[in-house]
Amino acid sequence: MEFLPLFITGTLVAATLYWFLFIYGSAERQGKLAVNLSGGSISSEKIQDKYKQYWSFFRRPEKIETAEKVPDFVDTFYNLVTDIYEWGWGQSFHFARPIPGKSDKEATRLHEEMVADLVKAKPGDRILDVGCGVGGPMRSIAAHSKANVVGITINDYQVGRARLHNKKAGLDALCEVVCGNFLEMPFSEGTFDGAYAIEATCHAPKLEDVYTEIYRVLKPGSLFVSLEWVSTDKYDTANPEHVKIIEEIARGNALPGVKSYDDVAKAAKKVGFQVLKEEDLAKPPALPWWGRLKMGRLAYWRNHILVTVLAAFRIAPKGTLEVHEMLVEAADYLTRSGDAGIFSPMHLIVCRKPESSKSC
Ligand SMILES: C=C(CC[C@@H](C)[C@H]1CC[C@H]2C3=CC[C@H]4[C@H](C)[C@@H](O)CC[C@]4(C)[C@H]3CC[C@]12C)C(C)C
Ligand SMILES: C[S@@+](CC[C@H](N)C(=O)[O-])C[C@H]1O[C@@H](n2cnc3c(N)ncnc32)[C@H](O)[C@@H]1O
Repeated sequence: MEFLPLFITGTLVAATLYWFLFIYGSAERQGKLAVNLSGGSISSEKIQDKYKQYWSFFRRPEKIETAEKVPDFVDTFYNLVTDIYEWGWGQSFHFARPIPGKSDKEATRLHEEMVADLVKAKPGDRILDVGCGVGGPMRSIAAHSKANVVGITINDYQVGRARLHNKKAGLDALCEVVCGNFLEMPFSEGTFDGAYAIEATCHAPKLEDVYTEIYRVLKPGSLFVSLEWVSTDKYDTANPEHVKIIEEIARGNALPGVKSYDDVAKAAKKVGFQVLKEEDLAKPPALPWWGRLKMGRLAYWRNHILVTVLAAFRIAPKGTLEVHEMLVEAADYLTRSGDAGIFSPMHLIVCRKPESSKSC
């Protein structure tokens, strides 16, 4: 009795679960599946502890006596979030200005191609990607310009993911990935024809330090393009709500403090760059970069339920749920910063290393 309705309901539930777990992949519909979420290079049983260490360290990142520990904690952060980012966002770990009539994926690719054009990457060039993540931008830029791109990331789990994606995309002849600290790069002086950083140098305790390294490895006359995370001129340090939003952005994204928009050119000039262009790409008439986060709210709750179920069955390692919760919060503070106009993740700077490095 009542067998048919029961059978249909059961089949529907099973099919939905199967779709959720095995078919619903990343935003780019490839790569990560929910059942494969891991803690990067951290073993499953240590994820929860590592997350707690990360969280207490970044409570007051700017107060720490020494900035030396920052790269290690940034590395831990990316072990914790890389799979979730790939699964829920795609292979490019940055924002892009929405373009009417284009998908998020297309807008992201065009944003990356804009960087390739600004750095004037051309076939045969050797271009540096500072903080390359799992290589989404590197692949777009290599495919668009036919330049050789060398990416550096502090996180060895990302190195493995990036190499795998490069091979799958048939771009491994043009794209190389190195594990290392961008504050002490394992490259010789004057060996790159150009360099770019997409939403990555915000992890450096001092912008001058990473810019100094980039300046060192560039050939004289070559260009450096960066998209920086900054607080804008609307940020009011006397407004507690503003301060809270900016502090929480730092905490949920492994930043040793958020730089101000006017720190960027100052730091570039200080290390010897000529600043050719500076513009906040988030300013109107650009459509809100945080729109994708807002639209995704429903998806985050669906993802959260899925992660809860996977963690309960120990398919996702213990601690994954806390990390996901942190990201839900991070998305909320980023959205609030966008609505308030106090923060931009795409403050563009285009610099040149002078032909002769004589200082004036
Ligand atoms: C440049 C950086 C990263 C920027 C963005 C790529 C990420 C910032 C916040 C991230 C996310 C927030 C919510 C997650 C959601 C809860 C989950 O279900 C799926 C993944 C998210 C959408 C995730 C994706 C990446 C971000 C948008 C920083 C670190 C300097
Ligand atoms: C938000 S991700 C952006 C990745 C990539 N640019 C993209 O847009 O997809 C920031 C990247 O910077 C890297 N990073 C942060 N601090 C670093 C450091 N000290 N040395 C090298 N890489 C670093 C992280 O490992 C990560 O790959």
